[in-house]
Amino acid sequence: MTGVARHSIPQGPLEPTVRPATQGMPPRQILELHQVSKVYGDGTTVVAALREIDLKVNAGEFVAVMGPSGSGKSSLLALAGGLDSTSHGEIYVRGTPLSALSKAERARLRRRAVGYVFQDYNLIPTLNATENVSLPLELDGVKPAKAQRQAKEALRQVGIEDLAGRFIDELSGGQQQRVAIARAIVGDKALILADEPTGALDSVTGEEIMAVLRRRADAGAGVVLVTHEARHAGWADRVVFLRDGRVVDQAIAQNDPHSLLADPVR
Ligand SMILES: Nc1ncnc2c1ncn2[C@@H]1O[C@H](COP(=O)(O)OP(=O)(O)OP(=O)(O)O)[C@@H](O)[C@H]1O
Repeated sequence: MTGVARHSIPQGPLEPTVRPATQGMPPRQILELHQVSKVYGDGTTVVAALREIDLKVNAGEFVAVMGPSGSGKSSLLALAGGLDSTSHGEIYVRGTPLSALSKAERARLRRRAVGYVFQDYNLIPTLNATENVSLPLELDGVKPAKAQRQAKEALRQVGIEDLAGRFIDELSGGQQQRVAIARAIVGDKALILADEPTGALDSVTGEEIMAVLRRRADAGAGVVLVTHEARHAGWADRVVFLRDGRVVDQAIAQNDPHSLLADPVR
């Protein structure tokens, strides 16, 4: 049996489910980008990474962002998560304009409301898997015992609860990626931002992670997934296509991973 199979995720149904929490209620907006532009550098080195982006994500909505390399996908996610500042335009998280927050207030909002899966995981090597997942909760005042319980539940959801006590350098790349995903989903975050969260995973585990994100959206979170994989975008409600920093197309996904035959902008 392979390591992947050993740590495979306890399954609920893999099929997307109906969203009971938000049905029949007016949509609650979790994220809004209003005319957002991002320019890096200056003078001759200037790069316009995002140009006048408008995007809204409601509670319970799963949005996939696709586009060629360099089209601005990671920049969009970093701005949405308050990790970087816009050059123009405004970003609202649960109605709060990020530009109105101090650095400390932004950090607090991120800890409380936003789960972020970084491309390079961003885990702390001196902590074990559980501690990496529970740390943001503890920093936010959750009692250690409760934070660790929640962390273990998040690790269970991504299929690696048996690795809870391992340090990061004792884990494979795929296992580290699952710890990073557990940290993003722990504590019922209102907004989950995931930047290519399955790159180190085999295709079966990748689909299982999509099912975890789908369930978070079905439970009421707003989910934004950056992906190159059309089959992963098939788990989303909506697919936004970027090219050269602009939204060039949007499509309603069929909630069928096989319905998007190819990435049309690649
Ligand atoms: N910190 C930075 N400084 C300067 N330029 C940057 C920086 N971050 C991104 N860029 C540039 O901004 C543009 C958009 O980059 P971004 O990483 O957002 O694209 P992407 O669609 O996520 O690409 P990929 O799929 O390769 O990850 C690219 O031209 C990139 O080189």
